[in-house]
Amino acid sequence: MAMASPSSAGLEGETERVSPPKGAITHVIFDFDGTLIDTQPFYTLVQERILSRFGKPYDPSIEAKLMGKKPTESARIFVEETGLAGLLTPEGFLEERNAMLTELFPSSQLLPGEFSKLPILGLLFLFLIPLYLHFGCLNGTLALITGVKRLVSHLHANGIPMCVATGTYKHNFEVLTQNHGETFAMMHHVVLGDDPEVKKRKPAPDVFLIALKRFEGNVDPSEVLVFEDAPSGVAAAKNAGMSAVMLSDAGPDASAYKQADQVLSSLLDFKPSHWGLPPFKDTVI
Ligand SMILES: O=P(O)(O)OC[C@H](O)CO
Ligand SMILES: [Mg+2]
Repeated sequence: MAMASPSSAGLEGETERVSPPKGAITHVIFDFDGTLIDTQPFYTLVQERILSRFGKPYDPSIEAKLMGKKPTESARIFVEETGLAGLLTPEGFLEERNAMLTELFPSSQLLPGEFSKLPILGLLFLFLIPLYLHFGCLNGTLALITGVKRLVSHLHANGIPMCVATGTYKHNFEVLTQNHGETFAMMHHVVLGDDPEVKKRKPAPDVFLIALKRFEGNVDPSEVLVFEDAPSGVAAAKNAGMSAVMLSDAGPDASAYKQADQVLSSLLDFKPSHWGLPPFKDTVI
């Protein structure tokens, strides 16, 4: 598929337009970390703290080297690359990092900053609500909640089965979602990184194919739309024969853009009707 560069976006925040697929999308699979919830700020904070304890500087370029790796492998790379070798073992680093993350994870927020608009909402209300009431110029209700919460609620209300397919392990998933029970209760199921059936991590298709199998009935991969933030996740979805929307504002490598069917800077730019899904009935302000 021909790719448009981010700078030639047709719509704001969208790097490529798609035509609705021939076979309608009937099921949706969400990646978790970086798509529904973002743990990267927590990892950055914790790793900065550990390094500063040893008087070492934090270089953000380390994060790309850790992406998609198993915890034990990423700990080994981190200790070696940051000069902690001899001061802290990979196991010691993991233990310290996990303890700090467990403290921070319950404060996770759904993406993309579901309440990011709140500071300006008051001002907008002053102008928009009287207009709305007077002219009835907006079709339907106003969406105060955006992003993940809006999309998941919308698909659930329209009977589109959804699930989560993630490399995140059970313990972390439970801590990260403990304050988002309502949203995750709308998922038909969740396939976790330490699920015994998942033999190979993304970019292998395993986690998506197992997620597919756990939906009711016989669902064809071509009927599934996957939301992913990582190049390896997009590759996994394509390897599973599914369509993939990549959520990325960080400009990852070009190969990831080539594989994704659509690249959006966030879920705020997602239009269900592009994929033959029921359109939103509310209007985001
Ligand atoms: O992006 P996810 O949901 O597959 O999660 C990846 C994990 O955070 C990394 O192990
Ligand atoms: Mg992810």
